Amino acid sequence: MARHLITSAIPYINGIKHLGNLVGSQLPADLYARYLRGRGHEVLFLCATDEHGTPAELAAAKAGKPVDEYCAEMWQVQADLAHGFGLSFDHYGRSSSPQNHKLTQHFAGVLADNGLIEERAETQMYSHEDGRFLPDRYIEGTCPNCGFESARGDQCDNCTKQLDPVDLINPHSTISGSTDLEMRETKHLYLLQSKLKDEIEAWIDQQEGWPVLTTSIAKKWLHDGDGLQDRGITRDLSWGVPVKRGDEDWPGMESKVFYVWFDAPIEYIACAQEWVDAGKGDDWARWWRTDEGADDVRYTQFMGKDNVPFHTLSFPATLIGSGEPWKRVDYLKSFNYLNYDGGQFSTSRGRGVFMDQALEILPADYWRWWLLSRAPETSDSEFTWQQFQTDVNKDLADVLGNFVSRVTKFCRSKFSEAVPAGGTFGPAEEALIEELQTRLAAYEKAMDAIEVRKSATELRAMWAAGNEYLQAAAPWKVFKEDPEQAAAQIRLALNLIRIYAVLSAPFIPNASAKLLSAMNTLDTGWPSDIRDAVTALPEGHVFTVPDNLFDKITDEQRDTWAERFAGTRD
Ligand SMILES: Nc1ncnc2c1ncn2[C@@H]1O[C@H](COP(=O)(O)OP(=O)(O)OP(=O)(O)O)[C@@H](O)[C@H]1O
Ligand SMILES: [Zn+2]
Repeated sequence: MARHLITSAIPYINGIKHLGNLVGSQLPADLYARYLRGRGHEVLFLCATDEHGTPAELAAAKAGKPVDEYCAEMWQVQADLAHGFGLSFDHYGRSSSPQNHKLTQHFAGVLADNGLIEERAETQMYSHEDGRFLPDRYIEGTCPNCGFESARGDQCDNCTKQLDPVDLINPHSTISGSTDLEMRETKHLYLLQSKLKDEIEAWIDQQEGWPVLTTSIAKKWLHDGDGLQDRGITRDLSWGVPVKRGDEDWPGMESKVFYVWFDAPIEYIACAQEWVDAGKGDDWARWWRTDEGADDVRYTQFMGKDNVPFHTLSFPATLIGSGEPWKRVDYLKSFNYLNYDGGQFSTSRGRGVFMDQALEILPADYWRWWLLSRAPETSDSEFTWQQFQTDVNKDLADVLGNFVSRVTKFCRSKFSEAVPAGGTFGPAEEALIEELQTRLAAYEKAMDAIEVRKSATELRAMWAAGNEYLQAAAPWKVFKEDPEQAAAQIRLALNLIRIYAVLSAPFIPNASAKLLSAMNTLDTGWPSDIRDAVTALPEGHVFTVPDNLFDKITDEQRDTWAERFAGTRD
């Protein structure tokens, strides 16, 4: 069995994530991790909070807390919400960890030794009113590339171009709003990405079958204008990884920290070290060092489109430039954006539904199913309450939930709470087994290719096939004439419940666990051979009728929620 390393883009610390963030990174990563574990592969699934940089400082100031305290608290909040959504990380780390400090300083040291870091004197925005230099997000202005008016100092959210604060047109301070800014001289470190351009491009060209979204964004920043640009990797902040050259001080850089986008992806590696240091694993190097076994690892990353440049260009520049045998990503799954009811999700404006609110109103599986089955894969997609209600009621309540309820209740009332004996499978059962076998192959193919929506479609089709069989077989009628035949039909259907539980676990892990427990089985074996799998629960096997799996969303609930989440949260 292969070994799979999976990382999700690490969520930023400055607030609770919205459903767009969730479906653009952590949730599909969890889907894939659960699927691979279900197929018997060894998986290391890592995520962490991304804690450094200006927005963390701004958020802490707003909350009236020291930034380290603020981050520690928000880490706990995010970890609890991740748990609530069933995100099955092997470790949820922190980019502010001592491991990441050390590793980031290590990379800076070797990159400098390899002639890939340069000290440059530059002019930077100084705000008189604020009495400080203004790094990236402390400045907003108009994007020189696309004209977007609220581009940040480090990146334009509209066109994804990586920016430097001095590039902005009509800049102003986001602390005071002041436009009384002056360019002053200061020194910063630059990563000479331009020197690595050919090597990075050759590496990207080797990749097969990456999503077009991924390669097109990478190619764009490799070739647009003068090509891949060198990047400033230090900032004038106090919160972050202090600039050091390995273990050594870096003269002239005493009051600076590394830029958050330099240290954040390094946390993917540091997180594996944290996982070991937390006593959950015993060897991080076999996942990350190709000289220590990581050549056998398949590494998959998940992220929204705005994160693609950093993962296809900047982080690879760090790894390639180090000249050390670090594992690089094998497949980079990127997502478009999920929009909210006619506009964008926005953390800063509090627009949309946030993870804590979602769990207040419905259990995780409702959200997981909807978000994944409508994931913004080939284009942006949109959350509306109407669509959410329609899909949840149809797929989860009418199809899967109804099947389980009818089968188990019928069996209890006509036979007992045990798999009934008697009868044999006929042509209808054979046809269903064959159909499920074909659909299972399609499901596995889509999951292996991380085609999230397609996987959901195939899974839904398997649920529907069971429902249609039941409807046509009509054991409640057959029972009157031929109870033995009805027993065979129900025996098949009860076994389907276990099969559905196993196959659906990556999407709806809580419902899956509930079904397995009702079916009174620990057998989570992947039903590769449907014909075998439909007899896994033998005649006489005792079960219980589960509570209603999914409640339908009423029109009243839909309208109440639509209204409640129409504005912005404070
Ligand atoms: N609307 C969206 N739909 C899908 N993915 C998104 C969306 N917004 C952000 N993402 C992705 O969510 C992941 C986590 O984002 P992060 O915590 O860094 O917040 P962010 O990018 O600052 O978003 P926001 O500004 O909306 O909070 C990233 O991979 C990002 O690309
Ligand atoms: Zn732009």
